[in-house]
Amino acid sequence: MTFDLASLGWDASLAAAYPDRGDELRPGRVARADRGVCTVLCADGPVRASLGGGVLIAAARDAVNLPCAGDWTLVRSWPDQRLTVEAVLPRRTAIVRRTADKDSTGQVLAANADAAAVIEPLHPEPDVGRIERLLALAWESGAQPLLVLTKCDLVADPVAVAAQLAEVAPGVAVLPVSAQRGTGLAQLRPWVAAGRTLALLGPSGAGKSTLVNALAGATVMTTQGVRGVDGKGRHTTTHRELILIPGGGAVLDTPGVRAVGLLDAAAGLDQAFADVAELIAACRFADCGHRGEPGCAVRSALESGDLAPRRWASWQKLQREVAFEMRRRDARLSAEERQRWKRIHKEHRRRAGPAR
Ligand SMILES: Nc1nc2c(ncn2[C@@H]2O[C@H](COP(=O)(O)OP(=O)(O)OP(=O)(O)O)[C@@H](O)[C@H]2O)c(=O)[nH]1
Ligand SMILES: [Zn+2]
Repeated sequence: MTFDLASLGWDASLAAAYPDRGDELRPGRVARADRGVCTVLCADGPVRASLGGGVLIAAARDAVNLPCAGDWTLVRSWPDQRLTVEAVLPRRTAIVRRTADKDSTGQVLAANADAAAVIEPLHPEPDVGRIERLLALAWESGAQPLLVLTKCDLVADPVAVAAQLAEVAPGVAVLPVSAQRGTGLAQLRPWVAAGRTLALLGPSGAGKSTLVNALAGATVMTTQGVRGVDGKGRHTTTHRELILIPGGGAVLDTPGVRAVGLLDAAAGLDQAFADVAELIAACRFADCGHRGEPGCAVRSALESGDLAPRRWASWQKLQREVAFEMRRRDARLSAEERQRWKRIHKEHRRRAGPAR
């Protein structure tokens, strides 16, 4: 099996920056990253490669440097047949969530997606707070955010629900789909055209695998329903994967994440809440606390009903979360810096000669 790297998104600027040096160091895109081993799609087929020294050093410094699904990498072939990922090329976009660790570190869920679709089922009741949070993450990634409402065959008036939800997704295309009936899929097609990559971001059970299968026109992902049948119970997708769309580009499926923590997503948050950000900018005082100051645009929008109290509360919550994470990260960075200086001073004293 060979791969047309161009349909996977390898373009002229990447080719110019990283010319193919034959077998010695070849480009490839990560389809799946496991602990220390990646499946990389190279022009002449998929390979399993372990991590090279440089990549390991970068990853020890910060886990976000670990290769992840969607990354473009350079793979080296060694004389003894070993294959290693020697470099992770700079990401054009990255969906980064906060890990469960105490210190504010990030985990890349998907790299180099052109569009990031937030996947939310219309049934059961869509979770507006989750949509807002995931949209902030999608905006922050640098990819074009989309809101895909799945299972629209299960509600009476999907168009009306979509119109309601569009209010919490300013500037974002809202696409109701039913993978089961095949409706709405045409609107997603341009995002998986050759050379393009669509990332899916949503909770487990939202219908991501079913959607991927519908887009691919084949069963390329195991869905919950199918797994239920073979008696293994309600297992879910735990790995991320880059799935090729025949005749088109690719889909990046992220694991069904129950809770996605935001990291330093201040810019993404402002874009996801462009309506709120605009009001805040219109307050008379630049440092308005929106607690009854004269000329507060937020207060008057809340009073007139232009801004829903739920949305304002949601923005405040996410804002606090991001501010907290940024403070924590800054504290960690300055602690690291202090440690570094301690080491330098110690080394300096040691070199300055014996103290006796
Ligand atoms: N009625 C209806 N059911 C759907 C549709 N899409 C998915 N489902 C069902 O929803 C359930 C979950 O779908 P999956 O595709 O496995 O969900 P997922 O998001 O991939 O879940 P994880 O693998 O856990 O990440 C399955 O039972 C599907 O049959 C749809 O368009 N309509
Ligand atoms: Zn104000």
